[in-house]
Amino acid sequence: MNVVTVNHPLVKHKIGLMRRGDISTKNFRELAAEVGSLLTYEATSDLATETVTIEGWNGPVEVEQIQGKKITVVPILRAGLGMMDGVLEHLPGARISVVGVYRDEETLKPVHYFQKLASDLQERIAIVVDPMLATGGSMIAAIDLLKAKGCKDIRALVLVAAPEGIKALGEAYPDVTLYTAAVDSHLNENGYIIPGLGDAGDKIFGTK
Ligand SMILES: O=P(O)(O)OC[C@H]1O[C@H](OP(=O)(O)OP(=O)(O)O)[C@H](O)[C@@H]1O
Ligand SMILES: O=c1cc[nH]c(=O)[nH]1
Ligand SMILES: [Mg+2]
Repeated sequence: MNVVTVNHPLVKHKIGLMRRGDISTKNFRELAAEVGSLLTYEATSDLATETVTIEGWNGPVEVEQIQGKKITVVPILRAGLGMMDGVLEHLPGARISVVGVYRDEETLKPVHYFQKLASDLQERIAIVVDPMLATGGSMIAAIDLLKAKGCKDIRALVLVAAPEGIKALGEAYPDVTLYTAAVDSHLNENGYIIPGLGDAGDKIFGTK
């Protein structure tokens, strides 16, 4: 699997801010969207463009536009919603495919509870967003659904990835590209990423 760690100074700085133990809900939420925006910039850097002629201020002019534009953004509920505003800044017309998956606290296995997917997934690029790739189970469960609908170009965007999750996702779906702001050390005995961000869903939604 292709793993792109986005090492831009803005990304590193913002992830550093997110690691503060005393961060407020407001700041965590804002930063999740901002890093989501920066990851999207990177994850769309290979989109094909085509040259078209438009009517400019001084007559016809050749400009480039993105070819096709068939994209679906796939937030994994809940925490993936926290990155959505940033992702949609760059892809305002993208279709949204919502997938609900939570991780069982005891078994750490993903539990799928909701899906509402865009049409024509076999023709769309899917950008799956979730702040945390821990064991990888939730991301794999979401991609299982997209693959079952024939989706061929899948990009996963996460804020923090654990080596364990990268390995699992790469074994399940070697053709997926993972964009992450950080690759952390390991998972603890409760399946939390160390040093990580803590429980991203709770921090974004202000729950505990
Ligand atoms: O890689 P995994 O081991 O599957 O863990 C990562 C998942 O855990 C978190 O969701 P959580 O289950 O806390 O649900 P929430 O977003 O509703 O809080 C996170 O947002 C990922 O979806
Ligand atoms: O570290 C982790 C692991 C799973 N889910 C989270 O929100 N954080
Ligand atoms: Mg959570």
